[in-house]
Amino acid sequence: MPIEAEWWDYDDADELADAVAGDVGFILDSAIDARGAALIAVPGGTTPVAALTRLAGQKRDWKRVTIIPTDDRLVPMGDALSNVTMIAKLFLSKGARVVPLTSDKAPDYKAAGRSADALLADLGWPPDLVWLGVGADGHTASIFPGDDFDEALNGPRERRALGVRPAEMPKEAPVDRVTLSRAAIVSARTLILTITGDAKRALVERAIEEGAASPTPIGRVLADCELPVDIHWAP
Ligand SMILES: O=C1O[C@H](COP(=O)(O)O)[C@@H](O)[C@H](O)[C@H]1O
Repeated sequence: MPIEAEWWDYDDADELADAVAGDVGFILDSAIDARGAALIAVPGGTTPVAALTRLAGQKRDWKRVTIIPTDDRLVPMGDALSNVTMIAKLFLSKGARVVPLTSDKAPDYKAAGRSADALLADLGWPPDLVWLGVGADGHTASIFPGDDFDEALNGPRERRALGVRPAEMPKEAPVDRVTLSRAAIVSARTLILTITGDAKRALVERAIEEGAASPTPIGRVLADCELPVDIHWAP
């Protein structure tokens, strides 16, 4: 089945951030209207920070909103690499519930993944939105080539999270990870991607062409997606 993707191109990162914050705000408000609560998964790293900051500035009953990271780096809370720390700084003061995928009690990355999976079992699934980023190496959430790649892509459909050790550690955050599984990602009611720069655009366009045969995590995830995906891009 071909991947159904719609590209939204912006002049710059500010314009992208405004548009994405508007779209995500609409998804939150629609979910609250329909079900009284909203659950969204948002990416970490640097690309989403401007849009998340604008989103946090919007007025709504944030107590009805639960936010999880799509993935996290196994570092202590408060560390500059911690995705949940960035999200918590923006949304906890608004009243949203921010659920971390990491736990400093887990003895290793596999155990961290199991404990995240158990935690997510208590949330009202599916998420109203999974918002993904893409790394320069083609990883998405924290799905990376390596010993855990097959489990992340093809593990039991009810497994929502797992621990990952990238075969090649990304230089910007060379640590073990916890990530949503492909099954958890594609179960979302809405899926969006935000990327910047020509190199990531070319990478995602190639991954879409390759489809299920793509060697990249982003290609493999999109290939399993039954919903159309909105891809927001700025230079
Ligand atoms: O390590 C990660 O990287 C990706 C991409 O981040 P970016 O800084 O290049 O935008 C991100 O989507 C993921 O959540 C994060 O843990």
